[in-house]
Amino acid sequence: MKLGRLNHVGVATPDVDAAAAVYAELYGATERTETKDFPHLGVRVVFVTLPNMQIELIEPLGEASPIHKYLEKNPKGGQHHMCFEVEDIVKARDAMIERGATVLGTGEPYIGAHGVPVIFVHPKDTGGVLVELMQDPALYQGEAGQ
Ligand SMILES: CC[C@H](C(=O)O)C(=O)SCCNC(=O)CCNC(=O)[C@H](O)C(C)(C)COP(=O)(O)OP(=O)(O)OC[C@H]1O[C@@H](n2cnc3c(N)ncnc32)[C@H](O)[C@@H]1OP(=O)(O)O
Ligand SMILES: [Co+2]
Repeated sequence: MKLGRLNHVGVATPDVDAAAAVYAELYGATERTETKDFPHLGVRVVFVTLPNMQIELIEPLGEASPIHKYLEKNPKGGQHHMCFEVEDIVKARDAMIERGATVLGTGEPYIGAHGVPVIFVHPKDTGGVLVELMQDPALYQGEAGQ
């Protein structure tokens, strides 16, 4: 398993629409998605689309959200994770475990905001960076994950 394309950088924020306005007004990054809630993941998301990747702005939905805990420590928000595409998410998960990394949650890939399966690798394994691995959408057959 090796990393593919950088898909997005996750940025935690208390308000996704206010954060999207900053990227538009300060940096001219005006192309964005509608605000969308993912209650089962505990997040509200806006994607700001750039030529080579996206910025995933993430706001907590509820106190059980991983973003809620992050904002308790970093109230103004901050860079939260990097997400890389992989050719096969199940093989990538197995490789992470084989290589001694901690795959978060149940370890089973689940459907993320792009409609393809994802896993997360604990930040302690990557020098303090939370890493999301995402099934390459172009190669997704629809049978992995939940
Ligand atoms: C809509 C889905 C979307 C997508 O792209 O499809 C998303 O990306 S949603 C993103 C939100 N979801 C997740 O983050 C899921 C995975 N995250 C987790 O399981 C937890 O947040 C976890 C395990 C990273 C942290 O949870 P924990 O309860 O252990 O929190 P602590 O505050 O106790 O942290 C322990 C330890 O880790 C450091 N930490 C926490 N978050 C991060 C981070 N984002 N980046 C780097 N480091 C992080 C924290 O500072 C603690 O360090 P320590 O040295 O032990 O004090
Ligand atoms: Co993400």
